[in-house]
Amino acid sequence: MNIILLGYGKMGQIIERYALKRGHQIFLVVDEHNRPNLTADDIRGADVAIDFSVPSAALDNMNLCLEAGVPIVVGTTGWYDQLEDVKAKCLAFGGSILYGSNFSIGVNVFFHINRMLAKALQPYKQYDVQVEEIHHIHKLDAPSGTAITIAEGILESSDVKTNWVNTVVGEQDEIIPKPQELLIESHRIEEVPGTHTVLYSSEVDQIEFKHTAHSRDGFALGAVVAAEWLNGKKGFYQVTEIFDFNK
Ligand SMILES: NC(=O)C1=CN([C@@H]2O[C@H](COP(=O)(O)OP(=O)(O)OC[C@H]3O[C@@H](n4cnc5c(N)ncnc54)[C@H](OP(=O)(O)O)[C@@H]3O)[C@@H](O)[C@H]2O)C=CC1
Ligand SMILES: O=C(O)C1=N[C@H](C(=O)O)C[C@H](O)C1
Repeated sequence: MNIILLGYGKMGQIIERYALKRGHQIFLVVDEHNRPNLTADDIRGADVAIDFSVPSAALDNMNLCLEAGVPIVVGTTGWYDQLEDVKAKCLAFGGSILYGSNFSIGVNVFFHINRMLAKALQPYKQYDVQVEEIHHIHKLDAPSGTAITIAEGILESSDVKTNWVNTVVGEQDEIIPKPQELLIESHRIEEVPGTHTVLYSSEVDQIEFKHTAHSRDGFALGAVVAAEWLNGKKGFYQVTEIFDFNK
């Protein structure tokens, strides 16, 4: 496939490596510098775009790809409050968008088990639940997209928690969540690639369910596999749809 890389930072560069390894070509690399002059004509003819840019650019990048008829895989997080609008636009245009807060196999298995765990513990009100995420200090959004997906998986089967709230430790006053609020605690530490933990605590014990990324390679390979999966499809998809264990 001919691939456009929208964003050529930490992720874009690793994605390039995996794309070439899997026999694809890089059609165009876009970063903050050449993005302002980019038009739909410049990207027509590519098979797919892969966006790992910045939250403020993701929407414009998706719009450009819809206009040009280029399918797009979106790994960028921090725009999910616009999800329904983007979905409607994608379907109206007859375009192809696949998005995901996390493309690694490990985290997608984690999402699956997280929902099962939440269901299993639902009758046992003595457990309170909390989500923690740790990322590098350069991260622009909080909470992480992955933590939001985890929180949504818990909220699906909880009849106690109604919504999530977020606190970034060290950056703001500590939040004491109300009983119906699911706390997502964010930590920004050095160069941590991404660690997510779900904690269920009762008076007598604690269950910890944790995923630690050792590098960004799992995210990058997953994004290329997602682009291969999207090839030839029309519609609005989530990365979860790629995995058989979700069927
Ligand atoms: N879904 C997943 O599995 C994962 C998602 N992510 C998400 O991916 C995103 C990128 O992460 P990361 O690579 O670490 O970030 P970086 O900051 O390392 O890279 C961001 C890149 O985007 C470029 N950029 C800025 N503005 C634009 C624009 N308007 N159009 C295109 N590119 C632009 C920057 O250009 P310049 O260098 O010129 O400023 C830079 O190359 C984040 O939102 C992160 O949360 C990260 C890992 C995994
Ligand atoms: O910004 C990052 O680095 C990451 N972002 C994604 C997120 O917001 O969940 C995925 C991964 O945890 C790394």
